[in-house]
Amino acid sequence: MITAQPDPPLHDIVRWLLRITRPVHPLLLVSLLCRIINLLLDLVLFGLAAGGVVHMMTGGGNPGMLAAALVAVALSKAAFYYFEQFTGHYVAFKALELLRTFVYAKIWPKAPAFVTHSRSGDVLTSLTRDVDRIEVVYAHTFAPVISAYVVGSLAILIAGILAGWKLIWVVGLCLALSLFVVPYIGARRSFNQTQATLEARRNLAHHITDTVFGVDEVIGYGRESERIAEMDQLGGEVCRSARTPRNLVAFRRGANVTLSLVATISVVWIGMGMAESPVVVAAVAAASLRLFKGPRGIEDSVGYLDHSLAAARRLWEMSNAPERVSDGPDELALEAAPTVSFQSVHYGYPGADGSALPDAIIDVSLQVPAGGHAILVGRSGSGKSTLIQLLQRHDDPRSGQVAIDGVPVDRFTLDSLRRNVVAVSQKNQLLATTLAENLRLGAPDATDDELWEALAIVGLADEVQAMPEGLDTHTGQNGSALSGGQAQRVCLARALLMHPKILVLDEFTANLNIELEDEIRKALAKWDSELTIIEITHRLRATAHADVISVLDQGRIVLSGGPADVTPEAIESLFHVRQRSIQEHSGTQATEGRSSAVRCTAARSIATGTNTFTS
Ligand SMILES: Nc1ncnc2c1ncn2[C@@H]1O[C@H](COP(=O)(O)OP(=O)(O)OP(=O)(O)O)[C@@H](O)[C@H]1O
Repeated sequence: MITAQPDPPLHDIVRWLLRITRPVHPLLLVSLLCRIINLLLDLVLFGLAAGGVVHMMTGGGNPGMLAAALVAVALSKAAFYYFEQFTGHYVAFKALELLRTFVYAKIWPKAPAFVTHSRSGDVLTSLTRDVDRIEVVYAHTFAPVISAYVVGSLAILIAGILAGWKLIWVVGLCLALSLFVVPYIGARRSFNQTQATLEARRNLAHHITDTVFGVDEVIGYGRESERIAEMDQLGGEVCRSARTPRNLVAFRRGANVTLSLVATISVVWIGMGMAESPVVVAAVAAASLRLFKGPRGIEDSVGYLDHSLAAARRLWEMSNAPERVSDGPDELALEAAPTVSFQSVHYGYPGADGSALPDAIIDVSLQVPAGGHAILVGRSGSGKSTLIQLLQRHDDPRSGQVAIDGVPVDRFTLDSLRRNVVAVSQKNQLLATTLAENLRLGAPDATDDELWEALAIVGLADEVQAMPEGLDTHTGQNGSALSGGQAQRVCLARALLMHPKILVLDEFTANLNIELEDEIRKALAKWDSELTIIEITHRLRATAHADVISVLDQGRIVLSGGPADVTPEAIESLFHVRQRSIQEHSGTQATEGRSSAVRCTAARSIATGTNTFTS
């Protein structure tokens, strides 16, 4: 059984991040060095300006020399600032690329199961916002924090040596408090609250994503006010949980400003008491005011860091979520239509905590002959789509085997398997681009003639020809510029262009009228004899076209056979009997034997020797 790894401690997550972004570290150091020089020049500039002005006011100095010195320092500072910003942003964007590529690469093999079992808002948020938050560490945290400590220590050391420790001891003390105490006040509380804020934001993002995707339903069922009220409530939770970290940020900012003022005033006070030269006092006072820019950078970064570490943990969880399926050793290369078989398959979906839910597929055995057309029918929730997902290896069965030409599907690489087993369902998405580009999604090299051929098979060629822009017609957001039936047929044509050897049709006729459905079936039958088709349908008349029909109920195959035996009437009568038996069962325990006998009799009367019936 696949189990999730336990969450590692924070330092392991940081080490994991550093490994991913290692290529940008040398440039990050260059950026840091430029920032340190820039900040030191900043202190020199302010000290020089204040000292120089006081020097001139007291009758000394040369204004021209002072101006030249200030311009030289300012230009050097600007140059280092430019290099710091350039390298810093390059590092940040490169880190963004590395992180996104890494996380996508980790998630890719887990799709589509991972996306199906996650909330869409989660995946979107983690892939975009969480990665952005980590990028902020590279852009706005690392260099400001390190440089604040380095520049602060260097400045105090140099000022102590040059101006005397007596003059700057209070500055040193205030700076030490600013660097080593203030940023860490309430840090743990702030970190925990930030995690709660991110969780609340995640719920909000999930709610908004659901509302946007389900906007028709929300409006159709008149649920706008409820959805807005729920969104307000979730927004309120975000605000409430974000309050503590914000208050702490405000407190730290206030503490730093106070400390910087105390430090500056102390220089003037002590300097005057010591009868120190006004030039030195002015220079040191101005420089010490600027010195507190560093701690302010740390204070901002601590806020970012909370978000970044919480985001890093979520990305770690996403990247390290267990892979439900992995590549097999062989490429699936089919020359002709294959057989497809399910042998005693049992399957249960994973629950939210990783444990298996009750079985959705129970002891299913089914043989689809090479080039055959199998039809799966059954009530909603009976397990039809789940069987198809096992064939495409969204997940593996708990027991039993799914095989193509007798070879278990887990022997094949996922790419080759999914290239050969192509599904068309009601849920297929059209991209917001032209018809031609949508059609070429799986077959980028298909010629226009091939596109028209596929469109003809699905009965769409005439309609597209009548469109003013033909193949260049824009399909709109998720096919909104097409009718439901047209969109469905574009999806079918797109699948045909991939020349699959196994075609899965999941309710592909749901939006089509009966005449059109018949035409497409005929064209499809003529199109490629080297094709095995598995179709899910609720339209029982479709069974007339099939080689094998299997009826599913509550995860089991309850009836299977050819069209002569498994007729629409037989299926309806079977469901009628089963429905009655369920009602009888819930009415009295004593009738159970009789109802199951009735079910078996009814089923056997319509089943041939090859049929299976599991009660
Ligand atoms: N991602 C999932 N997680 C948990 N349970 C699921 C998931 N998808 C389907 N199920 C459950 O598995 C069972 C079979 O679902 P499945 O989608 O295969 O039915 P179906 O016959 O294809 O239904 P329909 O005709 O409505 O598409 C149902 O009980 C359903 O609730």
